Amino acid sequence: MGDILMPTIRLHARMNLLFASGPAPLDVDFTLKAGSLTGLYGPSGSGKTTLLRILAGLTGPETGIIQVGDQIWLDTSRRINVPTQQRNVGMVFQDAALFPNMTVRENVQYAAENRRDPIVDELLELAGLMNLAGRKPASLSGGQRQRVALIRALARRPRMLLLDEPFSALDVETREQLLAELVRLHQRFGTTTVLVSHHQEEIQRVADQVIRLEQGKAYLVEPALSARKKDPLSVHGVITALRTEAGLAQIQIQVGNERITLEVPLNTSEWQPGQPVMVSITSAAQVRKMD
Ligand SMILES: Nc1ncnc2c1ncn2[C@@H]1O[C@H](COP(=O)(O)OP(=O)(O)OP(=O)(O)O)[C@@H](O)[C@H]1O
Repeated sequence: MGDILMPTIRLHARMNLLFASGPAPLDVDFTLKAGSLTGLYGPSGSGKTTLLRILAGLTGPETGIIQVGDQIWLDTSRRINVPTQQRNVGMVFQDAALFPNMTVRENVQYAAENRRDPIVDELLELAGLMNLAGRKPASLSGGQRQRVALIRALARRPRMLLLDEPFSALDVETREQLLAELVRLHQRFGTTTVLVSHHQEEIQRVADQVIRLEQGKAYLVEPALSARKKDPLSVHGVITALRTEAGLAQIQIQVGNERITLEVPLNTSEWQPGQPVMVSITSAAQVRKMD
């Protein structure tokens, strides 16, 4: 498929909101790097959904600028407000909202620019949905429905992908699988993505950039990946699998959006999957990337 060059997105917005504690402005100013995955977390009612709605053009702030590459989507001082349909933004919410009368394939085709676009097959394949392509949404599990929603959002090759707690209604295991799939899809298409989640740890693991929103104010948080940038020999990670082979423990860890297997002399009984770790890579460790 033809890849499109992702633009850097700059957002500055100010909007008066009625928070649980009273009126206060949502006041944010940040940049989404081209092709990055930005994680957004914060307490309930801190303005996360409102922020996504502003980016999508579904809510208009009192003042603001949204610049996407060389396009201006919003500039309140010049009365520019590009409508949602023309922004080409992919969105996924907690509830997949698929077309119930269409099959999985038809749902994805409907979103693509044309039915025969090869991206449809590629996405169905990548998300492991080829064998469910002829099924209707009602016969799918919650996780499968969210997978369809995710690839449907990508089928139009959006300039930006906005994910509002897309996996929060799923059980932990399914959520982990879908997060890994999201990372894979993000690596394949490089769509500039914002992922909202209540799970800070999840966000830290997969995002290139992390923003914490509190009562309408955005704070840039050091993502796990930045540890690697500062010191290439030490990385934060989370153990995702453990096994012992030929006297060496194999630890699979998730670092940023990469899964890495380390072979280290280690007593595996002291460690558990899900455990956050700091790994210092010395000459004794072999490191290889997983597919
Ligand atoms: N158009 C609006 N005008 C005034 N206040 C609003 C408007 N839209 C939302 N709010 C208020 O702004 C606050 C933030 O809402 P928002 O839905 O963005 O939070 P959130 O962080 O996504 O919450 P949650 O995690 O519970 O989904 C809430 O108190 C909400 O009532």
